Amino acid sequence: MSEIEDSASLQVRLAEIELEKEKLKLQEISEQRQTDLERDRMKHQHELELAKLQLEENKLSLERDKQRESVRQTGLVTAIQEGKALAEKMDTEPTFSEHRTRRRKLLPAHAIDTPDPDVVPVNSSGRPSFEDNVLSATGDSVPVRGIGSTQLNVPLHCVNLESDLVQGEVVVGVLSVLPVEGVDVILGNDLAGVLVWGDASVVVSPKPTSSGELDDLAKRYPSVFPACAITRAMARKHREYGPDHSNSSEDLDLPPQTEHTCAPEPPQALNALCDALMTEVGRALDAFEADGEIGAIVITGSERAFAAGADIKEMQNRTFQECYGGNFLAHWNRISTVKKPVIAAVNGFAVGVLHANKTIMYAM
Ligand SMILES: C/C=C/C(=O)SCCNC(=O)CCNC(=O)[C@H](O)C(C)(C)COP(=O)(O)OP(=O)(O)OC[C@H]1O[C@@H](n2cnc3c(N)ncnc32)[C@H](O)[C@@H]1OP(=O)(O)O
Repeated sequence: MSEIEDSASLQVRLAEIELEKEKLKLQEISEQRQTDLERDRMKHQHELELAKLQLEENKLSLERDKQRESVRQTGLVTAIQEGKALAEKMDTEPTFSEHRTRRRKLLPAHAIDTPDPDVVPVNSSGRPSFEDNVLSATGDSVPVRGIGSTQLNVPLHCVNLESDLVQGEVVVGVLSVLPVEGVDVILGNDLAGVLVWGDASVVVSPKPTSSGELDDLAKRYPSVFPACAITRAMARKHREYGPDHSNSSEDLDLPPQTEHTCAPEPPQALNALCDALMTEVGRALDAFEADGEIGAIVITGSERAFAAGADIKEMQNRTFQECYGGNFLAHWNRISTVKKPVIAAVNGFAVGVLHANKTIMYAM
Protein backbone atom coordinates (compact mmCIF):
# COMPACT_ATOMS: atom_id res chain seq x y z
CA MET A 1 0.00 0.00 0.00
CA SER A 2 1.25 3.39 -0.84
CA GLU A 3 1.65 6.07 1.76
CA ILE A 4 -1.15 8.11 0.18
CA GLU A 5 -3.56 5.20 0.49
CA ASP A 6 -2.56 4.71 4.14
CA SER A 7 -3.19 8.31 4.93
CA ALA A 8 -6.59 8.26 3.19
CA SER A 9 -7.78 5.20 5.06
CA LEU A 10 -6.64 6.77 8.33
CA GLN A 11 -8.62 9.89 7.53
CA VAL A 12 -11.68 7.79 6.81
CA ARG A 13 -11.27 5.93 10.09
CA LEU A 14 -10.98 9.18 12.05
CA ALA A 15 -14.07 10.49 10.33
CA GLU A 16 -15.91 7.30 11.25
CA ILE A 17 -14.87 7.63 14.89
CA GLU A 18 -16.05 11.25 14.93
CA LEU A 19 -19.35 10.12 13.47
CA GLU A 20 -19.70 7.40 16.12
CA LYS A 21 -19.11 9.93 18.84
CA GLU A 22 -21.77 12.28 17.44
CA LYS A 23 -24.21 9.38 17.26
CA LEU A 24 -23.55 8.49 20.89
CA LYS A 25 -24.07 12.09 22.00
CA LEU A 26 -27.33 12.30 20.10
CA GLN A 27 -28.46 9.05 21.65
CA GLU A 28 -27.60 10.35 25.10
CA ILE A 29 -29.58 13.54 24.54
CA SER A 30 -32.51 11.60 23.24
CA GLU A 31 -32.47 9.29 26.28
CA GLN A 32 -32.29 12.26 28.64
CA ARG A 33 -35.27 13.85 26.94
CA GLN A 34 -37.22 10.65 27.25
CA THR A 35 -36.42 10.43 30.97
CA ASP A 36 -37.58 14.04 31.47
CA LEU A 37 -40.76 13.37 29.60
CA GLU A 38 -41.41 10.22 31.57
CA ARG A 39 -40.80 12.00 34.86
CA ASP A 40 -43.16 14.81 33.87
CA ARG A 41 -45.77 12.31 32.81
CA MET A 42 -45.56 10.46 36.13
CA LYS A 43 -45.72 13.73 38.06
CA HIS A 44 -48.86 14.79 36.24
CA GLN A 45 -50.46 11.44 36.84
CA HIS A 46 -49.70 11.73 40.56
CA GLU A 47 -51.23 15.22 40.70
CA LEU A 48 -54.30 13.99 38.92
CA GLU A 49 -54.76 11.20 41.44
CA LEU A 50 -54.37 13.64 44.33
CA ALA A 51 -56.96 15.96 42.82
CA LYS A 52 -59.35 13.03 42.45
CA LEU A 53 -58.89 12.09 46.11
CA GLN A 54 -59.41 15.70 47.22
CA LEU A 55 -62.61 15.87 45.20
CA GLU A 56 -63.86 12.70 46.82
CA GLU A 57 -63.00 14.00 50.29
CA ASN A 58 -64.83 17.28 49.62
CA LYS A 59 -67.88 15.39 48.47
CA LEU A 60 -67.87 13.25 51.60
CA SER A 61 -67.45 16.16 54.01
CA LEU A 62 -70.27 18.02 52.21
CA GLU A 63 -72.45 14.97 52.69
CA ARG A 64 -71.50 14.76 56.40
CA ASP A 65 -72.29 18.48 56.93
CA LYS A 66 -75.68 17.95 55.33
CA GLN A 67 -76.37 15.03 57.67
CA ARG A 68 -75.26 17.04 60.72
CA GLU A 69 -77.45 19.99 59.75
CA SER A 70 -80.40 17.68 59.42
CA VAL A 71 -79.64 16.17 62.85
CA ARG A 72 -79.29 19.66 64.30
CA GLN A 73 -82.65 20.74 62.93
CA THR A 74 -84.31 17.66 64.42
CA GLY A 75 -82.53 18.21 67.72
CA LEU A 76 -83.53 21.86 67.85
CA VAL A 77 -87.18 20.96 67.55
CA THR A 78 -86.77 18.29 70.25
CA ALA A 79 -84.98 20.69 72.57
CA ILE A 80 -87.55 23.42 72.12
CA GLN A 81 -90.36 20.98 72.83
CA GLU A 82 -88.59 19.60 75.88
CA GLY A 83 -87.76 23.09 77.07
CA LYS A 84 -91.34 24.30 76.74
CA ALA A 85 -92.65 21.28 78.60
CA LEU A 86 -90.12 21.80 81.36
CA ALA A 87 -90.77 25.52 81.60
CA GLU A 88 -94.48 24.82 82.00
CA LYS A 89 -93.70 22.20 84.61
CA MET A 90 -91.44 24.59 86.48
CA ASP A 91 -94.15 27.22 86.67
CA THR A 92 -96.16 24.94 88.92
CA GLU A 93 -93.32 23.02 90.54
CA PRO A 94 -90.47 25.14 91.95
CA THR A 95 -87.07 23.54 91.50
CA PHE A 96 -83.44 24.32 92.07
CA SER A 97 -83.08 26.18 88.77
CA GLU A 98 -86.33 28.12 89.01
CA HIS A 99 -84.63 31.22 90.35
CA ARG A 100 -82.33 31.70 87.42
CA THR A 101 -84.82 30.46 84.81
CA ARG A 102 -87.50 32.88 85.86
CA ARG A 103 -85.28 35.89 86.21
CA ARG A 104 -83.66 35.51 82.82
CA LYS A 105 -86.46 33.65 81.09
CA LEU A 106 -84.05 30.86 80.19
CA LEU A 107 -84.88 27.31 79.30
CA PRO A 108 -82.82 24.56 80.86
CA ALA A 109 -80.24 22.96 78.58
CA HIS A 110 -80.70 19.29 77.67
CA ALA A 111 -78.53 16.72 75.99
CA ILE A 112 -80.38 15.30 73.00
CA ASP A 113 -80.23 11.99 71.21
CA THR A 114 -78.69 11.93 67.75
CA PRO A 115 -77.43 9.14 65.49
CA ASP A 116 -74.11 10.94 65.09
CA PRO A 117 -71.40 8.65 66.48
CA ASP A 118 -69.61 11.67 67.98
CA VAL A 119 -72.51 12.42 70.24
CA VAL A 120 -73.26 10.63 73.45
CA PRO A 121 -76.71 8.99 73.41
CA VAL A 122 -79.15 9.79 76.17
CA ASN A 123 -81.18 7.26 78.08
CA SER A 124 -84.92 7.40 78.64
CA SER A 125 -84.56 9.94 81.45
CA GLY A 126 -82.83 12.33 79.07
CA ARG A 127 -79.49 11.94 80.81
CA PRO A 128 -76.34 11.03 78.87
CA SER A 129 -75.50 7.40 79.57
CA PHE A 130 -71.84 7.37 78.74
CA GLU A 131 -71.36 3.84 80.06
CA ASP A 132 -73.44 2.44 77.17
CA ASN A 133 -71.48 4.08 74.43
CA VAL A 134 -67.82 4.95 74.64
CA LEU A 135 -67.74 6.54 71.19
CA SER A 136 -68.49 9.97 72.59
CA ALA A 137 -65.65 9.88 75.10
CA THR A 138 -62.83 12.28 74.26
CA GLY A 139 -60.38 10.18 76.24
CA ASP A 140 -59.74 13.09 78.62
CA SER A 141 -61.02 13.71 82.10
CA VAL A 142 -61.12 16.65 84.49
CA PRO A 143 -60.91 16.82 88.25
CA VAL A 144 -64.18 18.11 89.73
CA ARG A 145 -64.75 19.09 93.34
CA GLY A 146 -67.50 16.95 94.78
CA ILE A 147 -69.50 17.24 97.97
CA GLY A 148 -67.31 17.86 101.01
CA SER A 149 -64.41 18.99 98.80
CA THR A 150 -63.77 15.43 97.65
CA GLN A 151 -62.23 15.24 94.18
CA LEU A 152 -63.78 13.22 91.37
CA ASN A 153 -62.14 12.48 88.08
CA VAL A 154 -64.89 13.10 85.56
CA PRO A 155 -64.61 11.73 81.99
CA LEU A 156 -65.09 14.26 79.19
CA HIS A 157 -67.61 13.52 76.44
CA CYS A 158 -68.54 15.32 73.29
CA VAL A 159 -72.30 15.93 73.35
CA ASN A 160 -74.70 17.82 71.16
CA LEU A 161 -76.49 20.50 73.15
CA GLU A 162 -79.50 22.47 72.06
CA SER A 163 -80.74 25.17 74.36
CA ASP A 164 -81.35 28.88 74.45
CA LEU A 165 -77.84 29.29 75.76
CA VAL A 166 -75.73 26.83 73.79
CA GLN A 167 -76.17 25.11 70.47
CA GLY A 168 -74.02 22.46 68.89
CA GLU A 169 -71.28 20.13 70.01
CA VAL A 170 -69.66 20.83 73.32
CA VAL A 171 -67.29 18.90 75.53
CA VAL A 172 -68.75 18.20 78.96
CA GLY A 173 -67.84 16.21 82.02
CA VAL A 174 -70.40 13.44 82.39
CA LEU A 175 -71.59 12.00 85.68
CA SER A 176 -74.02 9.12 85.91
CA VAL A 177 -76.03 11.04 88.53
CA LEU A 178 -76.28 14.79 88.90
CA PRO A 179 -76.79 16.23 92.37
CA VAL A 180 -80.07 18.00 91.58
CA GLU A 181 -83.12 16.08 90.53
CA GLY A 182 -84.63 17.24 87.24
CA VAL A 183 -81.40 18.87 86.07
CA ASP A 184 -79.61 16.95 83.33
CA VAL A 185 -76.94 19.40 82.28
CA ILE A 186 -75.25 22.09 84.32
CA LEU A 187 -73.61 24.74 82.20
CA GLY A 188 -70.65 26.66 83.52
CA ASN A 189 -70.01 30.27 82.62
CA ASP A 190 -67.35 29.26 80.10
CA LEU A 191 -70.08 27.70 77.96
CA ALA A 192 -73.04 29.86 78.81
CA GLY A 193 -71.27 33.19 79.11
CA VAL A 194 -72.42 35.42 81.92
CA LEU A 195 -75.94 34.04 81.80
CA VAL A 196 -75.27 31.42 84.45
CA TRP A 197 -74.44 32.49 87.95
CA GLY A 198 -74.24 30.82 91.29
CA ASP A 199 -77.00 31.39 93.79
CA ALA A 200 -75.67 34.11 96.04
CA SER A 201 -76.50 33.61 99.69
CA VAL A 202 -77.02 36.68 101.85
CA VAL A 203 -75.74 36.45 105.40
CA VAL A 204 -78.02 38.37 107.70
CA SER A 205 -75.86 38.19 110.81
CA PRO A 206 -72.26 37.83 109.69
CA LYS A 207 -69.87 36.34 112.18
CA PRO A 208 -66.13 37.03 112.17
CA THR A 209 -64.20 34.22 110.58
CA SER A 210 -61.39 34.42 113.10
CA SER A 211 -61.96 33.36 116.67
CA GLY A 212 -61.09 36.80 118.01
CA GLU A 213 -58.10 35.33 119.83
CA LEU A 214 -54.98 37.50 119.81
CA ASP A 215 -52.06 36.00 117.96
CA ASP A 216 -48.68 35.40 119.61
CA LEU A 217 -47.18 38.76 118.70
CA ALA A 218 -50.23 40.61 119.91
CA LYS A 219 -50.03 38.75 123.21
CA ARG A 220 -46.33 39.52 123.63
CA TYR A 221 -46.72 43.24 122.83
CA PRO A 222 -50.22 44.11 124.06
CA SER A 223 -49.64 47.86 124.03
CA VAL A 224 -48.24 48.00 120.50
CA PHE A 225 -50.93 46.24 118.53
CA PRO A 226 -54.00 48.05 119.81
CA ALA A 227 -52.21 51.36 119.28
CA CYS A 228 -51.38 50.40 115.70
CA ALA A 229 -55.00 49.60 115.12
CA ILE A 230 -56.19 53.06 116.12
CA THR A 231 -56.58 55.02 112.93
CA ARG A 232 -56.71 58.73 112.52
CA ALA A 233 -60.42 58.52 111.77
CA MET A 234 -60.99 56.73 115.06
CA ALA A 235 -58.85 59.28 116.87
CA ARG A 236 -60.84 62.12 115.32
CA LYS A 237 -64.12 60.47 116.21
CA HIS A 238 -62.86 60.07 119.74
CA ARG A 239 -61.83 63.72 119.82
CA GLU A 240 -65.04 65.07 118.31
CA TYR A 241 -67.67 62.90 119.97
CA GLY A 242 -65.90 61.71 123.07
CA PRO A 243 -65.14 58.21 124.27
CA ASP A 244 -68.84 57.25 124.51
CA HIS A 245 -69.29 57.42 120.76
CA SER A 246 -66.00 56.06 119.64
CA ASN A 247 -65.27 52.42 119.06
CA SER A 248 -61.74 52.86 120.26
CA SER A 249 -59.96 51.56 123.29
CA GLU A 250 -62.92 51.32 125.67
CA ASP A 251 -65.13 49.30 123.33
CA LEU A 252 -62.28 47.01 122.45
CA ASP A 253 -61.10 46.71 126.01
CA LEU A 254 -57.70 48.10 125.07
CA PRO A 255 -55.29 50.07 127.22
CA PRO A 256 -56.05 53.82 127.32
CA GLN A 257 -54.60 55.88 124.45
CA THR A 258 -52.63 59.04 124.95
CA GLU A 259 -52.81 61.67 122.27
CA HIS A 260 -50.14 64.35 121.96
CA THR A 261 -50.32 67.26 119.61
CA CYS A 262 -47.17 68.96 118.49
CA ALA A 263 -48.23 70.62 115.24
CA PRO A 264 -49.04 74.31 115.27
CA GLU A 265 -52.75 74.91 115.77
CA PRO A 266 -54.28 75.99 113.48
CA PRO A 267 -52.03 74.43 110.83
CA GLN A 268 -50.05 77.07 109.00
CA ALA A 269 -48.70 77.08 105.45
CA LEU A 270 -50.05 73.57 104.85
CA ASN A 271 -47.73 72.17 107.53
CA ALA A 272 -44.60 73.30 105.72
CA LEU A 273 -41.77 71.65 107.61
CA CYS A 274 -40.21 74.71 109.08
CA ASP A 275 -37.33 74.59 111.53
CA ALA A 276 -39.55 75.21 114.55
CA LEU A 277 -41.99 72.46 113.57
CA MET A 278 -39.33 69.85 113.03
CA THR A 279 -37.58 70.77 116.29
CA GLU A 280 -40.92 70.32 118.04
CA VAL A 281 -41.49 66.99 116.27
CA GLY A 282 -38.04 65.83 117.41
CA ARG A 283 -38.80 66.73 121.02
CA ALA A 284 -42.15 64.98 120.89
CA LEU A 285 -40.55 61.85 119.47
CA ASP A 286 -38.02 61.83 122.32
CA ALA A 287 -40.84 62.08 124.85
CA PHE A 288 -43.01 59.40 123.17
CA GLU A 289 -40.11 57.01 123.01
CA ALA A 290 -39.40 57.45 126.69
CA ASP A 291 -43.06 57.03 127.69
CA GLY A 292 -43.78 53.39 128.56
CA GLU A 293 -47.51 53.96 128.10
CA ILE A 294 -47.06 54.71 124.41
CA GLY A 295 -46.77 51.73 122.11
CA ALA A 296 -46.77 53.37 118.69
CA ILE A 297 -46.73 56.85 117.23
CA VAL A 298 -49.18 58.16 114.65
CA ILE A 299 -48.19 61.29 112.79
CA THR A 300 -50.95 63.11 110.98
CA GLY A 301 -51.56 66.48 109.40
CA SER A 302 -54.64 68.54 108.68
CA GLU A 303 -57.54 67.69 106.39
CA ARG A 304 -56.02 69.70 103.55
CA ALA A 305 -52.41 68.67 103.84
CA PHE A 306 -50.25 66.16 105.60
CA ALA A 307 -47.25 68.41 104.86
CA ALA A 308 -46.15 70.79 102.10
CA GLY A 309 -42.54 69.65 102.37
CA ALA A 310 -39.61 71.81 103.44
CA ASP A 311 -40.43 75.39 104.22
CA ILE A 312 -39.53 77.16 101.02
CA LYS A 313 -39.62 80.53 102.66
CA GLU A 314 -36.94 79.44 105.11
CA MET A 315 -34.82 77.86 102.42
CA GLN A 316 -35.05 80.46 99.74
CA ASN A 317 -32.18 82.68 100.94
CA ARG A 318 -29.76 79.93 101.91
CA THR A 319 -27.01 78.73 99.61
CA PHE A 320 -26.26 75.07 99.02
CA GLN A 321 -22.96 75.43 100.88
CA GLU A 322 -24.72 76.87 103.90
CA CYS A 323 -27.22 74.04 104.00
CA TYR A 324 -24.73 71.26 103.35
CA GLY A 325 -21.96 72.56 105.61
CA GLY A 326 -24.32 73.68 108.39
CA ASN A 327 -26.09 70.35 108.70
CA PHE A 328 -29.35 71.97 107.73
CA LEU A 329 -32.20 69.50 108.33
CA ALA A 330 -29.97 67.17 110.40
CA HIS A 331 -32.63 67.14 113.13
CA TRP A 332 -35.12 65.68 110.62
CA ASN A 333 -33.33 62.35 110.95
CA ARG A 334 -34.77 61.82 114.43
CA ILE A 335 -37.88 60.32 112.91
CA SER A 336 -35.88 57.53 111.30
CA THR A 337 -34.25 56.51 114.60
CA VAL A 338 -37.40 56.12 116.69
CA LYS A 339 -37.59 52.54 117.97
CA LYS A 340 -41.38 52.46 118.28
CA PRO A 341 -43.56 51.94 115.21
CA VAL A 342 -44.30 55.23 113.48
CA ILE A 343 -47.42 55.43 111.34
CA ALA A 344 -48.12 58.25 108.92
CA ALA A 345 -51.85 58.98 108.73
CA VAL A 346 -51.84 60.97 105.52
CA ASN A 347 -54.57 63.24 104.32
CA GLY A 348 -54.43 65.77 101.47
CA PHE A 349 -51.09 67.01 100.16
CA ALA A 350 -47.99 65.09 101.16
CA VAL A 351 -45.21 66.88 99.37
CA GLY A 352 -41.48 66.60 99.17
CA VAL A 353 -39.80 64.48 101.71
CA LEU A 354 -40.24 61.18 103.43
CA HIS A 355 -37.58 59.80 105.71
CA ALA A 356 -37.07 56.08 105.78
CA ASN A 357 -33.90 54.85 107.45
CA LYS A 358 -31.87 57.79 106.26
CA THR A 359 -33.12 57.43 102.74
CA ILE A 360 -34.90 60.55 101.68
CA MET A 361 -37.73 60.00 99.24
CA TYR A 362 -39.56 62.71 97.40
CA ALA A 363 -43.21 62.26 96.77
CA MET A 364 -46.39 64.18 96.14
C1 LIG B 1 -35.00 68.86 101.75
C2 LIG B 1 -36.44 68.99 101.50
C3 LIG B 1 -36.91 69.33 100.26
C4 LIG B 1 -38.33 69.45 100.02
O1 LIG B 1 -39.17 69.19 100.84
S1 LIG B 1 -38.74 70.00 98.50
C5 LIG B 1 -40.47 70.25 98.53
C6 LIG B 1 -40.85 71.63 98.99
N1 LIG B 1 -42.26 71.78 98.89
C7 LIG B 1 -42.85 72.24 97.76
O2 LIG B 1 -42.20 72.50 96.77
C8 LIG B 1 -44.37 72.44 97.79
C9 LIG B 1 -44.73 73.87 97.59
N2 LIG B 1 -46.16 74.06 97.74
C10 LIG B 1 -47.05 73.82 96.75
O3 LIG B 1 -46.67 73.37 95.68
C11 LIG B 1 -48.48 74.15 96.99
O4 LIG B 1 -48.58 74.93 98.12
C12 LIG B 1 -49.40 72.92 97.17
C13 LIG B 1 -49.48 72.16 95.85
C14 LIG B 1 -48.87 72.00 98.24
C15 LIG B 1 -50.81 73.41 97.56
O5 LIG B 1 -51.26 74.36 96.66
P1 LIG B 1 -52.49 75.28 97.06
O6 LIG B 1 -53.61 74.47 97.54
O7 LIG B 1 -52.77 76.15 95.88
O8 LIG B 1 -52.00 76.15 98.28
P2 LIG B 1 -51.04 77.43 98.22
O9 LIG B 1 -51.87 78.66 98.08
O10 LIG B 1 -49.95 77.23 97.26
O11 LIG B 1 -50.38 77.40 99.69
C16 LIG B 1 -51.09 77.83 100.81
C17 LIG B 1 -50.11 78.56 101.71
O12 LIG B 1 -49.07 77.67 102.11
C18 LIG B 1 -47.83 78.22 101.75
N3 LIG B 1 -46.91 77.12 101.42
C19 LIG B 1 -47.22 76.05 100.70
N4 LIG B 1 -46.17 75.25 100.61
C20 LIG B 1 -45.17 75.83 101.31
C21 LIG B 1 -43.83 75.47 101.58
N5 LIG B 1 -43.31 74.29 101.14
N6 LIG B 1 -43.11 76.27 102.28
C22 LIG B 1 -43.63 77.43 102.74
N7 LIG B 1 -44.87 77.84 102.55
C23 LIG B 1 -45.65 77.04 101.82
C24 LIG B 1 -48.12 79.11 100.56
O13 LIG B 1 -47.11 80.05 100.42
C25 LIG B 1 -49.42 79.70 100.96
O14 LIG B 1 -49.19 80.69 101.90
P3 LIG B 1 -49.91 82.09 101.76
O15 LIG B 1 -51.37 81.84 101.89
O16 LIG B 1 -49.37 82.88 102.90
O17 LIG B 1 -49.54 82.64 100.43
